[in-house]
Amino acid sequence: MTNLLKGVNLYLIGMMGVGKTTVGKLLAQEIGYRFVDTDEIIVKAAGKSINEIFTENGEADFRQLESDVLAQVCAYTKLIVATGGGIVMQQQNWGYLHHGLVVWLDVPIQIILERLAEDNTRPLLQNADPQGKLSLLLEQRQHKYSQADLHITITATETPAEIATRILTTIPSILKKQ
Ligand SMILES: Nc1ncnc2c1ncn2[C@@H]1O[C@H](COP(=O)(O)OP(=O)(O)O)[C@@H](O)[C@H]1O
Ligand SMILES: O=C(O)C1=C[C@@H](OP(=O)(O)O)[C@@H](O)[C@H](O)C1
Ligand SMILES: [Mg+2]
Repeated sequence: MTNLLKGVNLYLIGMMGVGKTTVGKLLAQEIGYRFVDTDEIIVKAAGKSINEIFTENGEADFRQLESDVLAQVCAYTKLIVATGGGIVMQQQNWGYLHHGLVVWLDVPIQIILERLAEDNTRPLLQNADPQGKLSLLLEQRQHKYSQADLHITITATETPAEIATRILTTIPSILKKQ
C-alpha cells in the first residue's frame, strides 16, 4: 500500500463523530505513515481548547486557524490527516485537500448522536437541539463531502479497525482511476 500511495497524504473528512481521529490513527499505524489531526495542531498552537477558541475568538477565527494549519500540513508527505468536520466549507481548503487522496467517512446522524451524547468537546453541538443542528450541518455540507475521492459508508456495528481495513482495500481501485 505504501508503495502504491507513493507518499501521497490521505485526508479524512466527514461530520464530527464519524471517527476521523480514531480511524486515522489506525490507518497510520497500518501503513507506516505519520498521523496528524488538524484540531490537535490548532489546540497546541492556540494554547486553548476548541471550545475556548469558539467562545473567546469565535468560529471565524477557528476557521482561519484551520485553513492555516491545513496549508502547513500539506507541505509534508506520508501523512494521514484527520480534519475537523467543517474544513470542507472553505473552498480554498479544497486546493490543499486535493494535494492528496480525500476519504469521506459517512455515518448516519443517529449513530453520531449516540456516540457524542456524553461528549462536550464539540462546541457546535452544545445546544438544546443537537440532532437538529447535525441535520442542518449535514444538509449544508453533504455536497462538499461528496467531492471526496472515496466515499466510505459506515454501519452501526463496524469497528474502527474494520473501517481502516476497508479503506485500505478500496484505495487501489481509486488510484487506478486517477
Ligand atoms: N467505528 C466506531 N464504532 C464505535 N465508536 C466509534 C467508532 N469510531 C469512533 N468512535 C467513537 O466516536 C467518538 C468520536 O470519534 P472521533 O474519532 O473523535 O471522530 P471525529 O474525529 O470524526 O470527530 C469517539 O468516542 C470514538 O471512540
Ligand atoms: O464539524 C465541525 O464544524 C467541527 C468539528 C470538530 O472536529 P471533529 O470533526 O474531529 O469532531 C472541530 O473541528 C470543531 O468542533 C468543529
Ligand atoms: Mg476529530
